[in-house]
Amino acid sequence: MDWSKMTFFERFEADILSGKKTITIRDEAEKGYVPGSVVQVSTYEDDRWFCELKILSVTPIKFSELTEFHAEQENMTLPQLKDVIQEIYPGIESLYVIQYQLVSDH
Ligand SMILES: CC(=O)Nc1ccn([C@@H]2O[C@H](CO)[C@@H](O)[C@H]2O)c(=O)n1
Repeated sequence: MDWSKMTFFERFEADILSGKKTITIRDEAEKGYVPGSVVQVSTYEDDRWFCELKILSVTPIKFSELTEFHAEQENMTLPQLKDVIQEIYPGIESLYVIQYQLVSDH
């Protein structure tokens, strides 16, 4: 795993660049991002670079503990966020909230 790179589904690019989406929620496989480090961000679909993000924190969270506050930071409602996560990580209870800040974009 290259911890200086992160991918997002293309449909979230605009929300990340506008600062409306300030966290991502990932599974065990992505818990190794280092707070304080800067990662190169590209689209999952075609590996197109679109910005740099500074990792602020990586915090364990159970799927069942997700709240409106997490949803707000994803620019979604809580039911929408739960649907998205169930789609990407079906049946996974142990997740990680990765908080980030936009450093630079194109
Ligand atoms: C492409 C890839 O490798 N994996 C993921 C995994 C998650 N996410 C987004 O994080 C939030 C909560 O999971 C939601 O906004 C998700 O859509 C993403 O964009 N890409």
